[in-house]
Amino acid sequence: MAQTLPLRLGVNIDHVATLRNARGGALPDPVRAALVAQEAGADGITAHLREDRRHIRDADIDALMDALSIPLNFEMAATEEMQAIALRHKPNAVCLVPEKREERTTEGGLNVAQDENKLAHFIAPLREAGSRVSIFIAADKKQIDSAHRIGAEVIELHTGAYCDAFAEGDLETRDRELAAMTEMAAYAHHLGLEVHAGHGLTYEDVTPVAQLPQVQEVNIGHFIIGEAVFRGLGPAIQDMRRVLDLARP
Ligand SMILES: CC(=O)[C@@H](O)[C@H](O)COP(=O)(O)O
Ligand SMILES: NCC(=O)COP(=O)(O)O
Repeated sequence: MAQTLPLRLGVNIDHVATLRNARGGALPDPVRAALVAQEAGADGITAHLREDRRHIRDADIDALMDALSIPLNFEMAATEEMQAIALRHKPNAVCLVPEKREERTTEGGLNVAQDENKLAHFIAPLREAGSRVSIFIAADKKQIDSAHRIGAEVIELHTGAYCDAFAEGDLETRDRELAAMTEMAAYAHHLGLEVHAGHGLTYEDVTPVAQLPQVQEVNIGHFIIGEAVFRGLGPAIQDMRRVLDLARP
């Protein structure tokens, strides 16, 4: 039986910034949200500086780096502009994410296989600067092999299709997506990659993902920020922690 590893909870605060930006001005402050998350027991904070700055902005990253005592997982596209920002800040982790300007949210995993050489050169300075490089990726063997070859240390499995199928009651797709993640989490771990998972996870659908023994971190944002509207951010995070602990005692 596979050894079960500890499971960290990373809280993504992007959508506090979405709310702020809907109105302009400074409120609600994503850095305050990150500090509440830290206080509530989050093991890390995730923030995605999109190229179009639709939620997190450059100044948020500056302030998060100053304010946090838990690690920052800096999600970004593989562009020169973002690389320069990451090299200036040297966050604990840099997670490379595909971006389409017109998409509503991150639609799929990064196509590492298509750009292996370019990405290998892209991540080398980030690793030299001390950031752990993670690739946001589909549960696909070809992509995982490429992530391994370019020298990434971590993969984050995109759970979005699984979560959508779960919400829609499409059991066939849900089970197929979960089976692919189960197999690919074991495969990536066997290659020596650390395995994370995230996108669209909720209290209802997180348990089977948290029970994958190789998954060491889940990153959850949109749902937690939505729950916080009703119950407060600290309690919403503490409840997610309880669900994870029940799934993975
Ligand atoms: C990479 C990922 O899944 C999330 O961080 C997501 O990018 C959150 O922001 P969006 O909702 O803008 O996609
Ligand atoms: N990388 C996934 C993430 O950070 C959180 O995604 P979501 O829970 O906001 O969909």
